[in-house]
Amino acid sequence: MESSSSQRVARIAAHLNPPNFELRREECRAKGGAPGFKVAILGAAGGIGQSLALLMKMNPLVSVLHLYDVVNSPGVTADISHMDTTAVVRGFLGQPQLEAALTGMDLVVIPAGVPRKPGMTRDDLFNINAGIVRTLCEGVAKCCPNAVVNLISNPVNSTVPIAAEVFKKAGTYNPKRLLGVTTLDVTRANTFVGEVLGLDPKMVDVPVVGGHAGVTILPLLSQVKPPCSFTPEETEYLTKRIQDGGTEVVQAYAAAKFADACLRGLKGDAGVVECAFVASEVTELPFFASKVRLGRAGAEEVYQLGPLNEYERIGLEKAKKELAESIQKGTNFIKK
Ligand SMILES: NC(=O)c1ccc[n+]([C@@H]2O[C@H](COP(=O)([O-])OP(=O)(O)OC[C@H]3O[C@@H](n4cnc5c(N)ncnc54)[C@H](O)[C@@H]3O)[C@@H](O)[C@H]2O)c1
Ligand SMILES: O=C(O)C[C@H](O)C(=O)O
Repeated sequence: MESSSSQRVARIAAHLNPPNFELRREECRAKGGAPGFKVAILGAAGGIGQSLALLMKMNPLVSVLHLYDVVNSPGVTADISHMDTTAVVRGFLGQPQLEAALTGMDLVVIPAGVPRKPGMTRDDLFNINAGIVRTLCEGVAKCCPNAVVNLISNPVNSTVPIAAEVFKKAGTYNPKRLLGVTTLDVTRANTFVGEVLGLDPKMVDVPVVGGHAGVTILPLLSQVKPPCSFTPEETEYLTKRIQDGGTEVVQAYAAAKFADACLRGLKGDAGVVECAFVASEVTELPFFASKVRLGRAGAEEVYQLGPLNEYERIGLEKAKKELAESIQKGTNFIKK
């Protein structure tokens, strides 16, 4: 029995006090309560970072969410932390707090860096974003070398090779745990193909292979599920629209979808398959986007492309030419 209303208020206040709340959560975890995964977002105060933080806070597989940025992360952290879902949110501001942000993380999602302005290609971002990705990946190598890394910062075709070289230098490189995020190409492809076919995009599965820029984005329309066929005009329209989708709109939903797939893989769920830009032997290039099976080790299996039609074979040659240069540019940035 409560002896007075003030005691009752004090008891409720103690429960709502954030440090106590966190303590109870840690105790719960120690007692074997649902542990979840620890996820860091680097660049969490940006356009992608903020929406991604919101979506990850809603993900029941996440128990701890670290939000790091060089600006504004305290405000974003306060905002996200008031959501009534279970993940504990902590904010980190600026380089001196990078190591604390990364220590103990299972998954590190990186949307840090500058975005395109109208008229720019993703490669135009290289000069600024290459250095940002290098610094952040040096932190990952030092503080959470076993984490799965989802690299979103553009140009993905070069930032993934940069990250690989940083990890090689540090002696921590595990190709299964470094994935460039190309999910947005797939969600766009499913949506646009769904429109043409008059189907719910959720029912549509379009493999998109190659890379994440212009002609390196290669939708395999001959392999769409459910099986269907397109006229040459439809093929041309859909391919171009999927390749140019980034000039129409940029969104975090796809990044959250991919991060969720990685967490389901880490948890041990079977049959988690997504397209991603990974170390690959599917072509002669060292990195290539194709369907991968995500598991406890990260990208556990990289699938072959399957049969391509003539249009796709020509597209593949164009994609490989540009991709080879972008990969080399990223590799040289660290090796030189
Ligand atoms: N792969 C994809 O599908 C995909 C999708 C969308 C955006 N992107 C890319 O993601 C990046 C971010 O896009 P945005 O629209 O969120 O840009 P934005 O400018 O809104 O946000 C970028 C954030 O990164 C932060 N940042 C800059 N330097 C940093 C550093 N050294 N450490 C940590 N944080 C740092 C900025 O402070 C900012 O908050 C761009 O490069 C963009 O091209 C990729
Ligand atoms: O296109 C961009 O610049 C951002 C992102 O890569 C996208 O595909 O939307």
